[in-house]
Amino acid sequence: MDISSEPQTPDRADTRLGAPLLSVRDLTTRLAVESGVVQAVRGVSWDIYPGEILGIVGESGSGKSVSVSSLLRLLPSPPAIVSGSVMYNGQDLLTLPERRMRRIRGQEISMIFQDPMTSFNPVKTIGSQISEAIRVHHRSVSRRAARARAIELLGMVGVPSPEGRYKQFPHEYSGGMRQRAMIAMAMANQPKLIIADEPTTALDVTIQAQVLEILQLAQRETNAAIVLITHDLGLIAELADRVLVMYAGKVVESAPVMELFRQPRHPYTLSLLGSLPRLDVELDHLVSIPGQPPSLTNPPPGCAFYLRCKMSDGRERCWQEEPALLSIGAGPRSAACHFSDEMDGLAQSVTETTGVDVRAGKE
Ligand SMILES: Nc1ncnc2c1ncn2[C@@H]1O[C@H](COP(=O)(O)OP(=O)(O)OP(=O)(O)O)[C@@H](O)[C@H]1O
Repeated sequence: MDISSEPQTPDRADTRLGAPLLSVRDLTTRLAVESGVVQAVRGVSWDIYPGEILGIVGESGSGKSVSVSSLLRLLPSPPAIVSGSVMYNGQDLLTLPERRMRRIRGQEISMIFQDPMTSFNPVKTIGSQISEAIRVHHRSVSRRAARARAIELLGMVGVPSPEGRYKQFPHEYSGGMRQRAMIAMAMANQPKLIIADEPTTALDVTIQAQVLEILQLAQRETNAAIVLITHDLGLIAELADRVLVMYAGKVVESAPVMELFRQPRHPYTLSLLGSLPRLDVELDHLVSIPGQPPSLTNPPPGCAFYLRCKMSDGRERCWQEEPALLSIGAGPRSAACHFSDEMDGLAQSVTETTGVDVRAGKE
């Protein structure tokens, strides 16, 4: 069986939230490399609703960045081969002519990357790049009005003396200030969706908190939905409404944030929660999950987490049969584990061994 082509069940629609803003179905991305074909994203399905913050979490290499780059068609083809559908406003972004796609990127869907140094053009001033981003999508806006709006946006995200800073180049900004300017640019056209890929990873801890506040402000100002990609479960707990956990190119669990922290339903999520640093103990590193994710050039036939899973322990079904992402209970929750109903006791033991109360989610 070609496991990569097996469709996964999307989340059950949360009817309180109305129609989804964006619907990703069976998104699959293969990347041709010298050693073979990397199945970076293996049939992922999810929805995001207007104004919602959806966290996507998972270890390095789990397919978080490739999936959002695929849906925005930012990957060169070849080597990337993308299939599935990404419905937005009644149209499939994967088949839209490039000209129309360019209009959507930056105007309706904007991105914030980990390192804004690579997103800003180093030879143009920050201000002129924000003004340009406005004028590209709104030709009727005069240069003067775009400049005034750019200065207003820089002020809004907490760049001091925005008029003077408008004229500065990216290298004249500190990392935190550049990230603020990136958020200002992402807000410029009142997008419906902002995709933030590890927006604070490159920053030191105190600056991270400030940038997060700015991201929340951007969300309030624009009422945009946000896809927040991160390794950091603490960040997810603070900001997200709902979470997708990715492992080896697939979604293995999806849940409202409180429920995920209170009662994880996939052993991988539980391990991630167990590797949260304890707040009361000084740790100079994150405790990592023992073992490695499987090779994505040749993924295993059964559960991709099998070899690292404390629950699988010789169970044949785990290495023979790949678990589908299935709905759990009545709410908008799903998990891809044959034994997810055995998770209750394990969550308790993580609390006991790590001191991290995985049941104490955001209220
Ligand atoms: N340009 C590329 N060529 C070949 N393989 C790639 C390329 N980009 C990503 N990959 C592979 O695709 C898989 C998914 O990578 P991706 O960057 O999406 O992971 P991620 O979860 O975003 O990780 P990180 O948190 O480190 O950014 C990984 O196995 C990665 O090695």
